[in-house]
Amino acid sequence: MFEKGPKSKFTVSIEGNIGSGKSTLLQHFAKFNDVEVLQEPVDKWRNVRGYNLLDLMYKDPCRWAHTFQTYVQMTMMELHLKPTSSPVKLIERSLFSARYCFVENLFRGGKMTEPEYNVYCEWYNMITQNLNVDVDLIVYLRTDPNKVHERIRKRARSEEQTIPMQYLEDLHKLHEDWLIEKKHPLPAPVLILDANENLCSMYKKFEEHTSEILCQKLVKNKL
Ligand SMILES: Cc1cc2cn([C@H]3C[C@H](O)[C@@H](CO)O3)c(=O)nc2[nH]1
Repeated sequence: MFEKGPKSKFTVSIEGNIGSGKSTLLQHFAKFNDVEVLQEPVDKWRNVRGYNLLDLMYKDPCRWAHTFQTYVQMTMMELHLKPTSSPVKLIERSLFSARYCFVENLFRGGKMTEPEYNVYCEWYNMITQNLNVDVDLIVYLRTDPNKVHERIRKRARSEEQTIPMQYLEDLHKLHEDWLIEKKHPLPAPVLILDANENLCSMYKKFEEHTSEILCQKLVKNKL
């Protein structure tokens, strides 16, 4: 159907539960000049021609989850496909965590009907089979649900204040099923970081792993 475009640059997706420290990790990498950092387009999700889809989804998930996730899928596709002059591209989450963590959670939780889930999955299959949305490394910020619950309180993003603990536990389990148990297709090798620690010790860990993450690029380019 489509010609898959040229091979993408070394692409890393940062995965983890809500409040797992992804934005902190991405800010750390933003200071390197040969890395392009693409954060989750949350501001787009909060204003789609005047509608805050994120808020609608949390307020009435049965009515809005499919609408929201369909738009998320389009905006994540844009991140994957965005050309870059940098040798390394870091994206916050991915089409893959959208499908195997968030949408799976909403469907299993009865917030998305089966026809909605099927239509979403048809789109997902068409996009991933026909377009060059590959990633080369997944960095999993592994956290304990209690820890992220506490951070979400502190961060105080308005739409998230009503997220129940059960939702975070379910999302955690789906990240573990995908990235640790490998129950769903894994598009790349996974680097697991324990992200329960406080920020300054996490920075040190990021420093250690930065060379590992960036030198993966060399490995890939040599191949
Ligand atoms: C790919 C993807 C990201 C993503 C984020 N979210 C929510 C979780 C957070 O409250 C907020 C920002 O990550 O959006 C979601 O419901 N579905 C998603 N799918």
